[in-house]
Amino acid sequence: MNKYLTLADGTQWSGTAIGERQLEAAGRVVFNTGMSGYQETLTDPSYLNQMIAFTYPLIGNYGIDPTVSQAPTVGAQAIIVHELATFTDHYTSRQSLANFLTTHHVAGIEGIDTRDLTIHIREAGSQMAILTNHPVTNFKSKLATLTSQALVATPLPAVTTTKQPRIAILNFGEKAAISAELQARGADVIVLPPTTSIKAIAAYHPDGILLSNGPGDPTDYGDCLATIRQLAHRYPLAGICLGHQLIALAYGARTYQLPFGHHGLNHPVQACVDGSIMMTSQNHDYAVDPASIKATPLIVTHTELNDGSIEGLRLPHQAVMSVQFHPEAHPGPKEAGQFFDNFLLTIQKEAVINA
Ligand SMILES: NC(=O)CC[C@H](N)C(=O)O
Repeated sequence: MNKYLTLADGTQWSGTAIGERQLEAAGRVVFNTGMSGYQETLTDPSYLNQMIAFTYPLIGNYGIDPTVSQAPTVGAQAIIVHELATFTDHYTSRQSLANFLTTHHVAGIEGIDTRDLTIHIREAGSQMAILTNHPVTNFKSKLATLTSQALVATPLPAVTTTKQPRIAILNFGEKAAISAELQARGADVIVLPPTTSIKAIAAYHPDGILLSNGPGDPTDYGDCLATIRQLAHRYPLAGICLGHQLIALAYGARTYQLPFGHHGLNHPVQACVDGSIMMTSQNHDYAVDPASIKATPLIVTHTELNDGSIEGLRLPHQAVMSVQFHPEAHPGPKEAGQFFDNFLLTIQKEAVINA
C-alpha cells in the first residue's frame, strides 16, 4: 500500500505504508539521529503529535522489550523510516516493531530516503506534515481533516511509603526513566498532575520537586509559572527539558524555537563550572534565549557545543537547578545521570540547613 508524506512547504516523498496502514496522520515532522532507542523515543510523551523521522536506515531489528517503554502509549503521530526491519533478534524482544505500531495505532511510512528528508528539514526548518494514502493537492484542507492527541491524564496517587527523600514529580509528559533514576538512588517518587495546587502538593510532604519533560511550546504553560515560583521558595526544585524551560520562564527568561530542534543521543554539552564535556540524550524544539538571561537571577550551568544553546541553569542562592538535556537517557548515554545525584545531595543539604 502506497503512502505519501507531504510537508507544509509542498515537498513530498512517497513510500510504503507501515504500522496501522490505513491510518492517515498530521504532525510536526522532526528527525531523530539516534542509532538505537526507537522504542523509548516513540513512547516519549514529549513527541506528542509529532512525526518522527529516524535517520538511522534500519529501524526495528532488535524488536520491542515491554520493560523499556517510557509511557504506556505512543505520543508520536507517525513513524518515518528508510527500512522497517522484518527480522527481529534480541533476547528481551517480545514483539516486532511492526506489531507494536499496529497495537498502538501508529501510522507510518517506509522506503523514504530519511537522510534526504533530514537535509531538507535542516535547510527548510521543521514544519507540519501530513501522511496520506493518496497524493495531496491541497495541504491545508487535508490537514484540517486530521486529528491530534491529548496527553493521558495523571491520577492523584495515594502515599504508600514513608521513605525519604520523597520527590514529587509534576508530570508534564514524564518519561518513566526519570522516576526510575530517582528510585534507584533510594528516593520515594510521587507523580502528580502538572496543575496540582501548592496545597495538594504540600499534603504529600515532599522533600523536593521535579518538573518533568513534556511536549509543545513552553510558553503555552503560562498558567503554571506562578506555582513554580512558589514551589521554588518552599522546596528544592529541579527541572528536565520542558521543566527546565518552565523554570527559566518563571524567573523572567524567554524561550525561542530552534530551526529543527535537538533530537538525538550524541549531543555534546559542556559544564560551565569546570569545562567538562559529556555526551547527552536530547529531545527538544525550544531553548532558553541566552540574551534574556542577564535580566534574571539565573546562572547558565551548561551549554551545547554544537550551537552554543543553553543546556542548564541554576539559581545562585536557592536550591533550583535545571537541564535541557535528558539525564535519565532512555535512550542514549547515561553520562549525565550525575544531575540526579546533585539534586538529591542538594535536598540533603537543604534538610540540614532547615532542620
Ligand atoms: N522533551 C521535552 O521536554 C521537550 C520540551 C519542549 N516541548 C521542546 O520541544 O523544547
